[in-house]
Amino acid sequence: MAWRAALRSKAVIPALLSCSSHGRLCASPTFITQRNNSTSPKIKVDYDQTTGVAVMHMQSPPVNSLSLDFLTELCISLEKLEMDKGCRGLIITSNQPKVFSAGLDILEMYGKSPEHCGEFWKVVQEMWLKLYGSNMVTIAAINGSSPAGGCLLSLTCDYRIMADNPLYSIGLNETQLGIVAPFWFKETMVNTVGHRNTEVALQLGLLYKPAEALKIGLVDQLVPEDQVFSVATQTMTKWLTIPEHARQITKSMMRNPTIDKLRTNREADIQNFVSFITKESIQKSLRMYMEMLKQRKA
Ligand SMILES: CCCCC/C=C\CCCC/C=C/C(=O)SCCNC(=O)CCNC(=O)[C@H](O)C(C)(C)COP(=O)(O)OP(=O)(O)OC[C@H]1O[C@@H](n2cnc3c(N)ncnc32)[C@H](O)[C@@H]1OP(=O)(O)O
Repeated sequence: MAWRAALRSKAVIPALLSCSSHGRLCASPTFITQRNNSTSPKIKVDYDQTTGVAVMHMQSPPVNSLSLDFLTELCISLEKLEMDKGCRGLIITSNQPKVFSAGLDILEMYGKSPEHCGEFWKVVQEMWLKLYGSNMVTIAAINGSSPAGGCLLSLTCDYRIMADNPLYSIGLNETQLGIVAPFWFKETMVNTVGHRNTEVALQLGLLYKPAEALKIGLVDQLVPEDQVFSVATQTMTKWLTIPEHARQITKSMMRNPTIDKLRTNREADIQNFVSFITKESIQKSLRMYMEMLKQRKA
């Protein structure tokens, strides 16, 4: 398809892909294997025109990590759906077993140039701006673990349904990697679970089991694993009965103060991210975290 070719050539959404120079170079990776950049789609969108509901299946093995290519594809799909006035609802789910999304792709932040980090952060911002500000009803059908950026992705949605499986966890665990959730991650969480829950969760980098996540309101509903998608579909039908305009204005009223704060500070936020993430000490923390992930597997 034409848009996929454009995606590969990075000719689409130029605003996403341009970035100013930031001066410093990150340390080179010494041990991490770069995965092949697959050209197969990382997201499959099924859009049912009769119901006006689209389903976005994340299908980027092994763990749906949010890489630059993944996020660019996500943004393009979102833009297309948002522009289609017949599309009123979006369900986001995973086609990968046991994982909704492992969050931001650490390999996009480790051993990369400041220019690359800036380009990456811009598309992370874009994904958040598009989803948190979407006119569609958005539902996260969380059928696996969802740490950090994966949790953020689900927090941008209007409603979260999670598989009731104690093997799964969800939360903003950034501090455990030695990094800091930026203000708009933090505010999205505050807007969902309140100030005190967010403060504890973020300082400790807590990952919650589904039952705990439900208790603090990080997810809205737990259901047996095999019912996550059907319950999401039923919930969507209910949400779509509310008069569209009234619901959309209400959503904007709730979310715009946070959205506007990022919109007006995008470049500063990118500079902030780049100077933080390229620090030697932060690069070291990321390396140790990746090593820990590999050791845990061995
Ligand atoms: C002061 C102002 C500050 C301003 C801003 C500054 C800072 C920046 C903030 C950045 C915000 C960052 C957000 C993030 O999202 S960071 C990513 C955090 N993610 C995680 O911690 C999740 C790590 N992964 C896991 O816990 C597990 O992989 C799992 C998702 C629970 C799945 O477990 P399992 O099924 O057992 O899979 P494996 O652990 O074996 O993983 C398979 C392979 O995938 C690799 N992997 C996993 N996660 C990631 C990731 N996020 N990015 C890249 N790669 C990942 C893993 O290493 C395995 O690779 P291998 O097969 O090559 O060994």
